[in-house]
Amino acid sequence: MRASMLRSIKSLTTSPSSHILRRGYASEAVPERKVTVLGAAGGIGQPLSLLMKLNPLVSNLALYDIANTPGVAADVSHINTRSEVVGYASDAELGKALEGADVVIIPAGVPRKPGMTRDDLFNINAGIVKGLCEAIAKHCPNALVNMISNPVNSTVPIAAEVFKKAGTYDPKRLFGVTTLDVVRAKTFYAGKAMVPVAEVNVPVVGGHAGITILPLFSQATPKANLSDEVITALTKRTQDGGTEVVEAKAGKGSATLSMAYAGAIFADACLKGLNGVPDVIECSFVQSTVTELPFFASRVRLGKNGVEEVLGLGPLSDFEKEGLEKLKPELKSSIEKGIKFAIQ
Ligand SMILES: NC(=O)C1=CN([C@@H]2O[C@H](COP(=O)(O)OP(=O)(O)OC[C@H]3O[C@@H](n4cnc5c(N)ncnc54)[C@H](O)[C@@H]3O)[C@@H](O)[C@H]2O)C=CC1
Ligand SMILES: O=C([O-])CC(=O)C(=O)O
Repeated sequence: MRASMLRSIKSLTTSPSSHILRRGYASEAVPERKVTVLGAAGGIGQPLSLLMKLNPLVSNLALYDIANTPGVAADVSHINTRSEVVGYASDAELGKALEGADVVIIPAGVPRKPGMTRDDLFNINAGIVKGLCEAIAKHCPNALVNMISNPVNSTVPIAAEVFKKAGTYDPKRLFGVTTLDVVRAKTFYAGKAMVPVAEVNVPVVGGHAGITILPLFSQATPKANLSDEVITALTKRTQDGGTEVVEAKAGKGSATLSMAYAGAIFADACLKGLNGVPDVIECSFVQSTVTELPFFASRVRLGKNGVEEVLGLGPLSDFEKEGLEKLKPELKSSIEKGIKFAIQ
């Protein structure tokens, strides 16, 4: 969580007059914002719900899952921060969970086990995401949708097709969450460049699976003089970051805690954009004309309507240019697979 967010949280929760601050904060400075988490009782959903409960920009937090929601909602609801928490536990309650949502975060679906690719999750997760997006189109068609469920390279195109079919598609409001790739690239770069990690910025473009994840270390700041070998190794580690965690968890799932952190950063950026904070920029997998592919992750400026501007790639090194051409066939086929599934 960023320092400013932590400072706000600290002032809300530890000041002796925190109730006064909270009232003033809610009514004067910050608009009401409802955030809904779909899959809230899962490995990502639980810590993500916690982090959203700590976010002072949230006034209503709706936690939906098909299993174990009441316990998670009761637990999170006792935290003395601004938002009201309500849990929704069954299909019949999904509409209420979504009604009035400004941001919907979707970490619903199965995670990988060792030996699987993200695409191996398609058969189960495509159907889950389709159903949830149909409900979003019906109950909160204007919400910003943060898609975490894998394979993101296909689930985002699925969501787009579902929204098109319902007549609610607005490309400015649909985001594949690739923030974890950026979080990893920053961490790994800081370790090699020997610079303070909090100061590091690295754009990560392309998609969210294997070689489709393309960190642009040539644009990393603070600048460092890293050898080609180190850049190659950093790129590979970023691309394989998810697999590194899947293998370490040895059958007990994939990244949950670092993903919850990344999801909270991205949702916070969406809320800031909605609230009119200027110059909010994050990488995300969105509808795009940056390349010939219909969806592509790059830096995106967030605003009151979601995507305000999809930023270009900037100057690439020869290594990155090569990586960009290599990733296109795989990313294209994952996008097409999603579209085909949704329109059948
Ligand atoms: N975009 C990214 O960078 C990342 C994406 N992921 C993906 O996030 C997804 C979730 O991962 P975990 O939380 O570890 O899995 P998990 O299995 O721990 O939790 C998933 C939750 O979704 C719920 N769920 C299933 N069907 C549902 C439905 N129709 N409606 C509402 N909830 C439903 C389950 O009950 C469960 O609580 C996976 O697809 C995983 O691959 C994971 C890490 C990073
Ligand atoms: O690797 C996985 O299956 C989960 C994921 O997307 C990540 O950790 O980046």
